[in-house]
Amino acid sequence: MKIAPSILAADFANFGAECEAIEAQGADWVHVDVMDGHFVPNISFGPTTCAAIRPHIKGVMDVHLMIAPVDPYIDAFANAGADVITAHVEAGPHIHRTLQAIRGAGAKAGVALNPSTPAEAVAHLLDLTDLICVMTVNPGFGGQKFIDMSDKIKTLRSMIGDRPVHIEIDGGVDPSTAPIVAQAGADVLVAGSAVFKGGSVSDPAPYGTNIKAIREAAAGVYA
Ligand SMILES: O=C(CO)[C@@H](O)[C@H](O)COP(=O)(O)O
Ligand SMILES: [Fe+2]
Repeated sequence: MKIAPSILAADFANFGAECEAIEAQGADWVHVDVMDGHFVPNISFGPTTCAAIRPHIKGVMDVHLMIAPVDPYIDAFANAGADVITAHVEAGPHIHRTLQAIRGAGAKAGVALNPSTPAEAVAHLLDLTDLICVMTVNPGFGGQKFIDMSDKIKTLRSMIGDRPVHIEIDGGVDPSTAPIVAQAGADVLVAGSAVFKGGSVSDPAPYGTNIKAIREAAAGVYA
């Protein structure tokens, strides 16, 4: 199970140090939420910020684009060093083209599904995608309540078959919800508030404790 802390819950004045701290505390990937105030009702940051934090991330930079349109910005995020670029299926009429363009730019291609979007929306995209992000909140904000998407996750896992496609869960993941999505077939867990709570750059140990708690809960180990 990969744990991908979302820096939306980090100290925005200290992104570089926050990325280094979560990796040192056991994060597998760093999840970067890009919001445009149009596709979602919130604005976070863009490719310039991604490029600035890239040297502070040793592992995978997982960029979740909550923007519309997506296509004009793919090269900018790839050039900023994104390893995974995820676009929402709801963000435009040509997600097939978008996924081709992401791979064409040299990144892994992810496709995200809002809670109201059925698994079948990606049925014709399975060979074009490296990751399916199942939103367990309506995108736009951290710290929201988990919406159970277990049936969708199970359907996707069966649709994927033996293809090398990750199922990532995003929104409201904590030690109480991680077992639900792990059981259903997820293999990447994004967590913002549940990772960053109680810690800081000057006191990063709680990040490690929080990551471990999510990982152990997902593995069915209850302390
Ligand atoms: O993409 C999003 C929200 O739109 C997420 O990545 C959140 O940032 C996760 O935050 P928590 O729900 O874990 O606090
Ligand atoms: Fe996200």
